[in-house]
Amino acid sequence: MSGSELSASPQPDRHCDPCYVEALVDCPGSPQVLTYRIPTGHTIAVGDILTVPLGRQQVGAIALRLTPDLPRDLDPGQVRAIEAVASSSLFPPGYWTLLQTVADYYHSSLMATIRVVLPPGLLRRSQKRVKLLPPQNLGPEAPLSPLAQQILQVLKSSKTGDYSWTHIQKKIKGAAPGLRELQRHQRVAVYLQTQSPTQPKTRRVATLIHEQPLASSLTPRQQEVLQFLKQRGGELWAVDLMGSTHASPGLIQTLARKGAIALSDRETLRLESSLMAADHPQSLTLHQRKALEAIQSVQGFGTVLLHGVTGSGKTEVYLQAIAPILAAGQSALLLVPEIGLTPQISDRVRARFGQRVRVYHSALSEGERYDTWRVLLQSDPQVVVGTRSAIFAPLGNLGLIILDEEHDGGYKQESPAPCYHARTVAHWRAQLANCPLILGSATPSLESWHRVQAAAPWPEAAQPQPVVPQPSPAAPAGSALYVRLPERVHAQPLPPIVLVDMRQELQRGNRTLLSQRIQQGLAKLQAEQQQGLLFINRRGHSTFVSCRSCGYVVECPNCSVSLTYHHTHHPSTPLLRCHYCNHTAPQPPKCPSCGSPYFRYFGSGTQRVMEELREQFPTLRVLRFDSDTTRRKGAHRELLTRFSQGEVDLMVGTQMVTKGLDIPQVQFVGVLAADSLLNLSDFRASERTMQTLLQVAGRTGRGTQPGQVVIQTYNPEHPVLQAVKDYQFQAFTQSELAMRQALQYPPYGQLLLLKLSSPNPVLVEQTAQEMASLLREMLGALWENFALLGPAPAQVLKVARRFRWQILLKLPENLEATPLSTPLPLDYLRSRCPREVRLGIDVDPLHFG
Ligand SMILES: Nc1ncnc2c1ncn2[C@@H]1O[C@H](COP(=O)(O)OP(=O)(O)OP(=O)(O)O)[C@@H](O)[C@H]1O
Ligand SMILES: [Zn+2]
Ligand SMILES: [Zn+2]
Repeated sequence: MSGSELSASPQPDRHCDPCYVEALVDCPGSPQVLTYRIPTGHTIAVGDILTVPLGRQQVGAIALRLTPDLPRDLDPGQVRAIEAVASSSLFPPGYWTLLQTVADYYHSSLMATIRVVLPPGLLRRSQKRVKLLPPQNLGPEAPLSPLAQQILQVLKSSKTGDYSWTHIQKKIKGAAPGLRELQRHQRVAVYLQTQSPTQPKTRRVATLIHEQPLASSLTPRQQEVLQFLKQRGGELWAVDLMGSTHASPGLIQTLARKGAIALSDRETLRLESSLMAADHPQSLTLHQRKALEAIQSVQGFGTVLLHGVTGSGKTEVYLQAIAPILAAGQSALLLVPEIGLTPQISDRVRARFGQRVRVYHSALSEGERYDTWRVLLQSDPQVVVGTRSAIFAPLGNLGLIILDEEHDGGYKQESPAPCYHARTVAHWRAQLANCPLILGSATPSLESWHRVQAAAPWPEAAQPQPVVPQPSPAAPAGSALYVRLPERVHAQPLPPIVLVDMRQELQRGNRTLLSQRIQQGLAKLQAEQQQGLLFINRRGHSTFVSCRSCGYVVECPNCSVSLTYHHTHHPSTPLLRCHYCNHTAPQPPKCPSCGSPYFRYFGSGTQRVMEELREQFPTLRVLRFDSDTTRRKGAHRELLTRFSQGEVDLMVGTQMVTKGLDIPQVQFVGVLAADSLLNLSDFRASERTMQTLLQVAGRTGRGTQPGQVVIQTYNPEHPVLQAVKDYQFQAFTQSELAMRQALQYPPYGQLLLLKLSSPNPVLVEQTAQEMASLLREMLGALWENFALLGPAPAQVLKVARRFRWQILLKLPENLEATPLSTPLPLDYLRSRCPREVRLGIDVDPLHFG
C-alpha cells in the first residue's frame, strides 16, 4: 500500500487457507510488523484485532496484510500461530488505505497514526485465563501429578473457578506442564479474554405498563408521576423520572410493585445526548437553493467551496444537504474546528435529525470514545458532528463530508504526530468514499480559494463532469465547485465596521484600554436591552510582569518566555503561569532582583479587561469566555446558554467568541488590540487577521438591527484593516495570493518544517547544521527552486527544558493533498539524528513557533 494508490481496496479474501498474516504488534517500546500463521479454520480480515504470542506473552496486534507465502528468510517451522481474533469488523472498507496515506504523507508511522485515530485501549492486551471444567463422568479419574493438583487447588479457591494465567503462574512456579496436563484431561479450559477498556455501563429504565393497574389503586401522587411518564413517551431513565417529578426511589419502587411500571437495567452507551425540540427544514432563500443544487449536482467525489458571508445560512444548507443522504441510508460527517463549537452545532443537528446524531471529539472520555466507536460501526445512517479527529470516525457508508469554517487553524494537529490537517484528510476520505466534500466558510482559506479559482461560480459553471474516483489523491480539477451566498438570510446588511486610532485616544488623554467608541457602545447595552462581545487576542491577565525600578521580568525556569499573570477573582492568590509548559508560581511580593515591591503589568489579557470593565461599568453583567473559564466539561454549553438567555450583557473572550455564535440580540462587537493579530511573525498573519476580524464582526447585526463593530488599533492605515473595514475579502485575497505566488509560499509551494529539540543546546544546534547541509546537497539536486530556510532557533528557543531549532523547507510544487512526488530522505535524516535529539516533521505547517 502506498500513498499514491488511493482507491478503496475490495474486502480482503476471507478464505485464504492456509496462509499467513502480517500483523502490527504492540510490542513494548516500539510496535513491529511480524508474520504469524493463521491456524486452519480461522478466518481473518485486514483490520481485525488479534491476540498473538510474543515471547512468553500474549499481546494485541492488528492484521495488516494476508499473504499466502512466507518471506524467504523465514522458516515456516519458526512462525508462530495467532492465538485468537479478539474483535473483527472494526473498520469500514478503505479505512486502512486512509490511515496508510496519512502516515505516508505526514511522514509518520502507521502505528503513530493508529494511536492518534483509534480509541485508546482497543489494542490493549487480552488476558489468558484458565477455568475449571465440570467433572465428567467418564469412569475413574486419571491420577494427576502434584503440579496439576496444585493448579486445581488454586482454581478451586476462586469462587468462579477461574483465574488469570498470570495469577496462577505467580502462585505456582513452572506451572506450564501442569496446565498442559489438565488440558489433556479436560479438567480445565484455557481462554482469552479481551480486556474491554471499559465495562458496559447500565442504567435503570422505567417503562410504563398500566396506567390503571387492576390489582391495586394508585394515590394521586403516584398517578401524577405515571402521567408524566406517559407524556414523555412511556419510557424514561429512572433518575430522570425522579428528577423531573421529585419522586422518591420508594415511590418508583411502589409503582413497579403495583405493576404500573417495569424497572429494568439497560446497557447505556456513554453518548452525549440532550432533549431537543424538533425543528423543521426552513424554506430556502434563492441563494441557499442554488447552493444546495450545486452540492447535489456532484456525482461521486467532488469538492464544493461554499463561500457564504456570516449569517447567510450555511448551516441550513448543510442540514438540507445531509437529509437526503440519510434518507438514502448513508451517513454524513460534519466537522467544526473547535470543541467549543460542538454544543451549538450538535444541538442544531440533533433538532433536525434526532437520535441519529453522534458527537465525536478528543475530549470525550475513554469510555465515551469507545462507545461512540461501537455505535458508529453499526450500519445505520448517522450524522457525526465532531472536531478534527472525527474525520477518522469509522463510518462505513459515508455519503457526505462537510467542514464548517474550513479556513480555521483548529483543523491542524500540532502534536502528537502525525501533524495532519483534517481538510487534507477529508479530501482523501471523500475520494475513498466517492462522495462530495463541502468546505464552508465566510472567509475561505487561500488554499481552498486557489483550488477553485479556475472554476467559474455555479451555476454559470459547466455541468461538473461525472467524477470517477481518481488514482491520485489530488482533487481532479473538474470537480471543484465554487458557490457563493452573498447576503444574509433576511438580506440584513453586514454590520458597519469602524477603526479607532488608539494614538489619537492617547492624545486626547484616554489612558484606559477602552476607546471612547467602545465605552459608548457598552454604555448603551443595558439601556437598550442588547448584548455585546469584546474580543481580545490573549487570555490571562497581562502578557508579562516587570519590576518598576529595575525592569526585572519573571521568566519561566523551563522555557525562554516570560510568565503570564493570572488572577481569577479577588480573594484568590495571583499566579504567574507559563503558557508553554504550564509552570505555575505565586506572584512574588517583592522583585527577586532588587527587592522593590512595585510591579508593572504589560499587555491586556481577558482578566485585565474584566477588571477595567468592573471599574468603569460596575453594573454591567460581564461573562468571561476563554480557555481558562471553559476548562470544565460542559462549561462551553453552560456559559453560552447563560449568554443566549440574556443573563449577561457582555461576553469577553479570546478566539472562542469569534466563531459560530448566532444570537440576534448581539448588537455590539468590540476588538481591543487588532495589532496583536497583525504583528505575528508569520506569513499567514494577514490572512488570519482578515479571517478573525470578519468572523467576529459577523456575530452582530443578525437580528433586525444593523449592529456595530469597533476595532481598536495603533495602525488604522494597515491594508488588511482597510480591507476588513470595507469587507473587501475578494480583493484582499487576490493581492495576498499574488504575494504568495511571488514568494512561493502555499498554496503555490509546499512547506515542510523539521523540528529538532534536545536538552543539550550545543548538540541540537550542531545536528540542525548538519542536517541542513545534508538536505541542501540532496534536495538541491532534485529541485531548481527548492529553498531551505535556516536552520534557526525556534521563536521560543527553550520549552520545557528542551532547546529547539528548526529547518524550513520550501518545495516548489503545489503539493497540497498530494504526497510528495519525490520522496524526501527523511528516514536517512532520522538515522543520522543523535539519540539525545528529537526530530519532528510537520508537513504543511501552520505554526512556526
Ligand atoms: N432559509 C432560511 N429562512 C429563515 N431563516 C434562516 C434560513 N436559513 C438560515 N436561517 C437562520 O439564519 C441564521 C443564520 O444562519 P447560520 O447560522 O446558518 O449562518 P452561517 O452562514 O452559518 O453563519 P456564520 O458563518 O456566521 O456562523 C440562523 O438563525 C438560521 O436559523
Ligand atoms: Zn527590581
Ligand atoms: Zn514554561
